[in-house]
Amino acid sequence: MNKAYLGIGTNMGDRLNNLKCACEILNDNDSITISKKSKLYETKAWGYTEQDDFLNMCVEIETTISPEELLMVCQEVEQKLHRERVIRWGPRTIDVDILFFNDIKLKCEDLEIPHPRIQDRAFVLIPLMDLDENLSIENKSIRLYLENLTNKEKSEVKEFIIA
Ligand SMILES: Nc1ncnc2c1ncn2[C@@H]1O[C@H](COP(=O)(O)OP(=O)(O)OP(=O)(O)O)[C@@H](O)[C@H]1O
Ligand SMILES: Nc1nc2c(c(=O)[nH]1)N=C(CO)CN2
Repeated sequence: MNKAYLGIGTNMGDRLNNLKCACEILNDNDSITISKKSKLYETKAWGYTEQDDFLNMCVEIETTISPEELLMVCQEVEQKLHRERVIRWGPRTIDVDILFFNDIKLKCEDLEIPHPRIQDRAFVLIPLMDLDENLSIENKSIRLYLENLTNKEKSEVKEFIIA
């Protein structure tokens, strides 16, 4: 059994429902079980900042499929929720990224694991810490990467409490 971590983000439409649907589609796949969910976070847009706030979360999954097959499942979730690619890092109904897959390191045209921008993104590091503080990249823990971000970057990620 493989263990992987996924980052999920949305800033268009009914964001809460988008996260719920994405988790349901993943769990409905016979080869995937969500074993842990992070808290939800409302986050300022990173990269391309002229867009609405995101809701972000991370999930831990157990899966029998390969990283390449998992990428296809992530893209299926995006298609089912009508994700359109318009602007790089722009608005989207859903984005599902593979953050970690076991301890593997992989870099090919379509897939890089660990995801290459985890270190720079408080909206990924903070929910990942909910799942496993001991995750690391190149022998450096995600806690240390998070400590290296500025207070402003960290303050742009706030727990989202469902009313
Ligand atoms: N670990 C990964 N998880 C998901 N997609 C990946 C990964 N590594 C490479 N990719 C590739 O990245 C391509 C672009 O993905 P996407 O449009 O979701 O990027 P993005 O979410 O806008 O930006 P970012 O990659 O910085 O999160 C995908 O088609 C996929 O082939
Ligand atoms: N806050 C936040 N900003 C982003 C996000 C995201 O999920 N959350 N996703 C992006 C593309 O991967 C670009 N910017």
